[in-house]
Amino acid sequence: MATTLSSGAAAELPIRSQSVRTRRPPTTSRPEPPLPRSESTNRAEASRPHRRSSQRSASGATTAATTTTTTSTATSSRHHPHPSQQQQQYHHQQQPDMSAAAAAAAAPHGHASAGDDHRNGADAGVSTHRSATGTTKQRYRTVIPAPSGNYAFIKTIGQGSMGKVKLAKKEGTNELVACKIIERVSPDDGRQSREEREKADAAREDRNAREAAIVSLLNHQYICGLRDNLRTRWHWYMLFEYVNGGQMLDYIISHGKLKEKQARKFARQIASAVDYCHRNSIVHRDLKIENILISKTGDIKIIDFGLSNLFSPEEDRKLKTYCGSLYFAAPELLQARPYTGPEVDVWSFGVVLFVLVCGKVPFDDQYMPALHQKIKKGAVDYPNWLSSECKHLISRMLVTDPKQRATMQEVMNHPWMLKGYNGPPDNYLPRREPLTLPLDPEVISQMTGFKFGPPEYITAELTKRIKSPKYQAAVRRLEKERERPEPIAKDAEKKRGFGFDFYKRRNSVTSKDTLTAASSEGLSLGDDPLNAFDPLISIYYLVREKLERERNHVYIDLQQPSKAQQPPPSSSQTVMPVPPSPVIRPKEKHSLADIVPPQPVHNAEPRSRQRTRSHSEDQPREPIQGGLLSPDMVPAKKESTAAGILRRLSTRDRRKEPPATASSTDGKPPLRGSMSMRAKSLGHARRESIQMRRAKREAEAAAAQQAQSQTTEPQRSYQSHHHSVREETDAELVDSDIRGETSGGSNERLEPEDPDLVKPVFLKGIFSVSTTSTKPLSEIRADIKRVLRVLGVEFNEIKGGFSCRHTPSINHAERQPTVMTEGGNEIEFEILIVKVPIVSLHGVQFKRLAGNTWQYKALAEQIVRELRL
Ligand SMILES: Nc1ncnc2c1ncn2[C@@H]1O[C@H](COP(=O)(O)OP(=O)(O)OP(=O)(O)O)[C@@H](O)[C@H]1O
Repeated sequence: MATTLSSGAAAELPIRSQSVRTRRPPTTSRPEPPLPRSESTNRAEASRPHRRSSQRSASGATTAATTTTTTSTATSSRHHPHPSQQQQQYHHQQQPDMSAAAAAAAAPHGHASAGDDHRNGADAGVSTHRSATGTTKQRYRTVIPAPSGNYAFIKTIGQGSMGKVKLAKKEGTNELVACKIIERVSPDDGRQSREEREKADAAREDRNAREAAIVSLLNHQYICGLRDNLRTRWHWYMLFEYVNGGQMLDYIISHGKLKEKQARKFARQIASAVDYCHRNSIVHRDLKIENILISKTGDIKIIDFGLSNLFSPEEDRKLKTYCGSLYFAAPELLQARPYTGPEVDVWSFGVVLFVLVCGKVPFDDQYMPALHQKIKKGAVDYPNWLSSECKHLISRMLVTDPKQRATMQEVMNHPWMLKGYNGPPDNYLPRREPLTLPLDPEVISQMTGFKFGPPEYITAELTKRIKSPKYQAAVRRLEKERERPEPIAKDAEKKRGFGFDFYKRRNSVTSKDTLTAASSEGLSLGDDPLNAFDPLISIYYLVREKLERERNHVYIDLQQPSKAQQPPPSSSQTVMPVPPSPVIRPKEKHSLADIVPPQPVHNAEPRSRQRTRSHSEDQPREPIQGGLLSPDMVPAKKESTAAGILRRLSTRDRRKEPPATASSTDGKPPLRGSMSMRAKSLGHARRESIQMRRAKREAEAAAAQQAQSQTTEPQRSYQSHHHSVREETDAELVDSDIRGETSGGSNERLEPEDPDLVKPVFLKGIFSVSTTSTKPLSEIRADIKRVLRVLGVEFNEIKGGFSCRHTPSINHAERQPTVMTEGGNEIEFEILIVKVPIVSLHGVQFKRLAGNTWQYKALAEQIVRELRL
């Protein structure tokens, strides 16, 4: 829920740990009327508004001529006049946060209960159906007729405060999407007057439209992309690329805290995505560990732009909506101070980074006011095993005074971020030129969803900005910089915020002037005609780039191994980023990335492969403190490659195994126990040999990568694709080798495996295997059931695991309502048993579906501890 300050009163964030935003009040089942094609929108269609004017849908219904974007509420209201839409008019004000502020003012305080969400989720799927006898029946909607095709729901994969997220499959293909279902209209539950409801709905509609507009424009490999978008009378259906590697949170539960090297890889990707947003005048405002998913290639994807907004560098256009998740919220938000935008993301990013490297949040307290105080104070206890550079970076991000807080430039150029890389992360911003007149009317017509106003108004406003002395002066500065000889130009780029001389800054850290300049020097807000100069200008660029992509049928391969995982060839590349090398392919083939499971890809960085692992920063010097995670969960020395994972699993096995005097070697027929030991030894020998082969391949890969660094960008992308294919072939080979040799030798192998009881996991999926075991599947299942019963967790057996539900008990006598107890107590999650084919182990994987993140984390960790696999 978004909240605003009421006339100067000190606003406190509502007590809850979920994102603070409007949440639907309870609903009753509502039949969904037949879907009007006129409200269907998609990116492809949106790019061809003129041709669409008289198209006919398959059913023969005329497609509305003027519904061109995901968010043209004015148009769609003609078909389904919603009370809130009747009030909607174009807002000509320049304050970009106006709609959000209105939302805040109107937002109902309080979350619906988990039970409400279930009802809503069901309602979200309701449709009417005319039977053969002509009577109208109500039934759950199972198919979403999106403009790009019909998508059938498979199952619920997530639940946030805004509604359910369901996995859906495009009919006739294997393309999977994550469908976010958001209600548009609050039911009358008697708690609000009609006016209040309508006001809240209008505000929520603005936010949903803005989310859809923003995610449809962003094009970045570490941001979850919108595939399609459909608005019906009652719901928004946002179809996102399905990110199937799990949540970062589950990854942390699986691995405990991450080693700094692994955390750095993720942090660089987060920085890349966040900087890209900021340079496009977009602030996320809800960065938190739950909003970071991991793709099958092991890269991050940022989700949930539901609280994002445009920001402006102008002092008088600061944002005033105080939203986000409490644990991750910047102190100025708790104090209800107006803010520009990027600085609140830097704080949240600092909290995320702390969670990555420490496995817990930096500010925590069961008692809400105490938690507020801790955040406002910003005092962080850093574990002594954290490297001093990492500590320094986090401490620069968690500075309570936003003016003193590090900018994204400082973050990206911090020595901790650069370690092992040749430069700061690339933000993948396409190369841009300053805007000139005349403006493209097609671009203007697509600048919807932000309540900028009608096209004529947008044109007039943009023209005014482009002609303004400030913009023209910024353009002249840019031209001069570009004309200068390279070293001077680079220096100027630095001043413009592309580069950041961390050491210079650190050296001058005693200088008051430099310190107070920190926040503004990063983005050079308002000085750079190409970056975050003005929201209107940024959106013009984004829409123009989107139209170009659609026209040329060029897409970034969202699944391709990321270039930013590898150290950039030179820092100069980052000084003026070039567009990512696109994979050119016909539009309809875009979905193939989803059909074909992504190939295992090496994440290793060429430099670290070539050198000996000499520095010890990634190894904790002592066991985890604080007891949140069991020491077992701290991975042993970990490499980022599959080989590293294999080695780790193997090491763990060795530790568990008895000395090599086992009966497996004495020639006697093994008893049950010794048989299993023999199987383990065999598995060991096999794994050792796999490791050697892997190590050899790694060496080859390192050599190949060295050669690759001299190739051109398209070549590199081609080769990396090839490299992935080779990796999978190898993996398959190894797998069949194991099968051949161990068949009959392991009781684990002899056990018939019901495919419904276990889910195979691709190599990259090992990432989220929390615990692996050589125990037979039946034993693991029995163990899980035992532990769940002991802990009082309700469960159902489902395909591949267990669906679980738990309501943690709270001692109300002891304390006040806490973060943990807000917004409903119930936790829903799945425990999946996965099969790790190559090493022939089983792994247990957790997946949160609903409920409080930290309660879930604590419970999952307790289950893992009790399982002792
Ligand atoms: N593209 C995706 N692929 C896979 N899972 C997804 C995807 N998008 C969302 N999810 C799942 O659904 C959950 C809720 O999604 P999302 O955060 O967008 O909803 P929300 O209502 O905005 O949540 P919140 O209340 O936390 O802000 C996520 O935590 C994640 O588990």
